[in-house]
Amino acid sequence: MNNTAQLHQLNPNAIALCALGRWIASRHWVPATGGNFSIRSSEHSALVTASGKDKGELSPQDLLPVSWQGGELSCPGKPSAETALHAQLYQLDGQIKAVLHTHSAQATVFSRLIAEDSYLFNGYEMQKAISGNTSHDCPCPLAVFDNTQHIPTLAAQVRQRWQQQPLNWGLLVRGHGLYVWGRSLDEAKRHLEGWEFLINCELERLKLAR
Ligand SMILES: CSCCC(=O)C(=O)COP(=O)(O)O
Ligand SMILES: [Zn+2]
Repeated sequence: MNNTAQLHQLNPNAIALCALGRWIASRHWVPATGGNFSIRSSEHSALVTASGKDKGELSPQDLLPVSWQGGELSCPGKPSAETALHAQLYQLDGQIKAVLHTHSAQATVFSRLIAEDSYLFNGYEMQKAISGNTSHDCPCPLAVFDNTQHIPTLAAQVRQRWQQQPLNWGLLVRGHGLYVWGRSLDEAKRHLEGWEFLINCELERLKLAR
């Protein structure tokens, strides 16, 4: 192992993200190599999961350094196919420290039931798990975007929507999955668990209300 790889092995952020990947996989939210994660390393760079890896079996070498200075993405290896969306989120808010993308069955199914470009959760105490949402009584919006195989297009749509109103710590890609972010890895994890819980509840409610 060379010096850079050794340093990487000891990076506490990389170790923490790999451990979080195991926890996320234990919830069945990243089946069949789906999903990707990143953690910011500087204003213009992040460690991003390598493409095609089982996100429940990551080791620190599977986190690749990606930088986006000058608008161009650069990375020595093959980072996630969805890296451009991670980089876009980091550029939209300098406070974002971590981005998590999952493919849970419930988020994927729920996203296909929503024709609108946003869904308003209301009445759930768990809305308070999403930062800035202080009551079950205030609508808690989750943005929904159409899926595309061209991630720079999706990233541009997210940027456009964000410029009208910053998104609420998460977004759904229709038929694809959930993205969440946070100002720390712990906050991103809380947002992930919170949004997955809210989606699960609403999916059950919609089923029972039919
Ligand atoms: C089998 S998952 C299809 C690709 C995808 O949506 C995903 O999240 C994983 O892609 P990556 O390149 O990050 O492994
Ligand atoms: Zn995906």
